[in-house]
Amino acid sequence: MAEFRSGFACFVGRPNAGKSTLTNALVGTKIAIASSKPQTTRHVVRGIVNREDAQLVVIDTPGLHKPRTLLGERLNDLVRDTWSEVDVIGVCLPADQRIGPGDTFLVSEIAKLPERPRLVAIATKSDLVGGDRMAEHLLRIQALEAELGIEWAEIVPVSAVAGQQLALLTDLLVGLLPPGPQLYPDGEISDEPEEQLVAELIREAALEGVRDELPHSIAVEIDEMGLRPDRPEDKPLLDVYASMIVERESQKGIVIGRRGSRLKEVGQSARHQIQAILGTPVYLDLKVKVLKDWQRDAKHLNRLGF
Ligand SMILES: Nc1nc2c(ncn2[C@@H]2O[C@H](COP(=O)(O)OP(=O)(O)OP(=O)(O)O)[C@@H](O)[C@H]2O)c(=O)[nH]1
Repeated sequence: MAEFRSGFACFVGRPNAGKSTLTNALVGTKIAIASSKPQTTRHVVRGIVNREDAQLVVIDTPGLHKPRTLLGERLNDLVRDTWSEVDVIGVCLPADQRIGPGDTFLVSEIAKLPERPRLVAIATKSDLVGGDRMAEHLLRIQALEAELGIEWAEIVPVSAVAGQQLALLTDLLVGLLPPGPQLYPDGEISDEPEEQLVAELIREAALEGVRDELPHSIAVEIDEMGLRPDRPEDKPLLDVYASMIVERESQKGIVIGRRGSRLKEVGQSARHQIQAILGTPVYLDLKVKVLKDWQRDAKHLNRLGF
């Protein structure tokens, strides 16, 4: 029998490259969230592929941005730390788009890591293009090796939407993991949601539509979260009390909107996202707080977990 393998992977790529859809297709949408984390990582687990011969843990990374504040710098450091800790990085390069500066920037940043994980180039959205275009795309991907001084362990076209080559991709990723035991024993995986993930989903919803006005100025803090006691087992309800934190009074108005209209929209959208990912109905209580210039203040950043 083949040796059991285990390890971490993350998917990177420009916005809209298909990372989330691919992750969901590989691990399923209802994610198993580990109640205890292995020592090896302090990052957010997005999902786990459990097989007889392997356990592949997919983790989340935020995108890399041009840093304008201390927060921006810390986020980028966090991304690089995450990249260095995983065994495999799947670089998503959508087949319906030309490889552009955004893609080469990302790959060249990965190339700079002192301890580089194995790299897999994933030509996503293969269902959107014909054979000729795909061939051209794959050649272009291969040319990045010489251009950027990297080596692809594999180059593979997939479609998460049409379900093409997903099993192959999982096999290839598993093949690049080191031999090792299950990182998350079955019994230790619970449905107890992680505050960090929920906070991130609320932040995403809050930024929807106001990215230009408040690019990085919103943080989210979970004040309290837990399954409501005394609910029947088949009707769980997750209570989430959260605060959105902005830097200035003037931003508070933007986030709350006319007569609270925006706050309501954000709450609804976040609630749907959390429900979709955790598979549990959610009661969400959202407040807005001003924490003056929090992005420039190390104490505030630490408190918010950056
Ligand atoms: N046709 C097709 N569309 C896809 C495929 N994968 C993703 N998409 C679509 O592409 C869009 C972006 O997909 P996401 O999975 O959200 O991309 P992402 O990389 O996570 O995007 P960000 O969160 O912005 O970084 C969505 O509209 C998806 O439905 C695919 O295999 N085929």
